[in-house]
This record gives sequence, C-alpha cells and structure tokens, in this order.
Amino acid sequence: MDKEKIEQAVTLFLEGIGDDINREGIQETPARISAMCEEIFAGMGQNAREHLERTFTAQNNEMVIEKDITFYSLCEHHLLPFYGKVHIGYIPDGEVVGLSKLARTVEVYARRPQIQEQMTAQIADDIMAYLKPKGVMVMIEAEHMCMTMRGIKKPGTQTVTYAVRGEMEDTRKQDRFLKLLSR
Ligand SMILES: Nc1nc2c(ncn2[C@@H]2O[C@H](COP(=O)(O)OP(=O)(O)OP(=O)(O)O)[C@@H](O)[C@H]2O)c(=O)[nH]1
Ligand SMILES: [Zn+2]
Repeated sequence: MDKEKIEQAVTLFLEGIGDDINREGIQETPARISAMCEEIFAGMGQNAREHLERTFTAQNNEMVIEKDITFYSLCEHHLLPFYGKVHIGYIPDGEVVGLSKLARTVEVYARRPQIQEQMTAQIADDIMAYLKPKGVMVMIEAEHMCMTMRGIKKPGTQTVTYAVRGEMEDTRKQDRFLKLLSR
C-alpha cells in the first residue's frame, strides 16, 4: 500500500472540499487515514487459501452453520461503509475447518472496496475451492450507508444476498439452513 500517495490524496481532497489543511484538528488527518487504510483495506490482494486449507477429519458430514459473523466493508461506488452479518452453512465431505477460519475468510473479502453480491460469491467460491465441502450456502444481510446518509436516504433498508454451490443447490438443504438460522 502506498501510504504517501494516500496522504497526498487526502490532503488534496480536504483542500477540494474547501477546508484549511493547516487547521489544528485536521493537520494529522492525512496520516491518520493512511494508517487506517492498512486496516480497513487489509484484504486487498489476499485470498482465503491459507485459512481454509488447514482442515481436520471429522466423523460427521451434517451441515455446519456459522451465523451472525459481523463485518464492515466499503461499497466500491461511494467508499461508504456497508455492514451487517454473514451466515455460512456448509456440508462437509469428511473434512471440517477451524471455526475462526470462516470469519477470517469473511474478513479477506470485506476488507476491500466491494459490492455485496460479489463478496457473497467470493466467500462461497473460496470455501468450495479450498475446504472442498459437498456444498455451501453463504447469506449476507447488510445496511449500506450510501443508501442511508446520502442519495435515496432510506435508513433501515436491508440488502440480502446469497450464493449456493454444490449440494446446497438442493432447495430442501437451503430450507434446512434457513430454518437453523432462524432458531
Ligand atoms: N448491487 C449493488 N449496488 C450497490 C452496492 N453498494 C452500492 N450500490 C449501488 O450502486 C449504485 C450506484 O449508482 P449510480 O447511479 O452510478 O450512482 P449514484 O448517482 O451515486 O446513485 P444513487 O445512490 O442512486 O444516488 C447505487 O444504486 C447504490 O445504491 C452493492 O453492494 N451492490
Ligand atoms: Zn455506495
């Protein structure tokens, strides 16, 4: 990440909106933002292989559900936050993954400029590629600040997206996933 470039850009941006870049309160803002970018865009250029390839054998091939994984991302159109919950259900094929690794996979795809539909599909595709389960369903419920604090201004609107792969394309399995989620 080019921190110097980010600082220059933030300085220009603050000048652009007409603020005084020598004002005490914002003097350090370019440096603060470039430091923050390392955190909020930490998923740039990563994939989830390292998290999902360390699997354990388990004598149970019933669906595993990890729900309510909180995430914060930024919409790639306005760079405003969208945030909410990711729910993941997968059907193991003899192997399971450490539970934290599903949340780490979410972080890889949330921590970059995103659109919700794409993030949903990327999580599902990586789980299929590296964990190799029989099937997976990923569902994301989120609120987009570009829909609340600007533009159409509709607070409370939730965007729900999902992706299904493998045996989870079976609608009965999707029903089971949704039923277990709503418990
Ligand atoms: N499909 C999808 N759209 C998104 C996402 N995040 C933001 N958007 C939308 O991206 C669209 C960008 O539309 P544009 O017409 O190019 O930009 P705009 O004039 O700022 O749009 P308005 O928000 O309608 O004012 C808007 O409708 C946003 O609501 C996302 O994750 N998925
Ligand atoms: Zn947006």
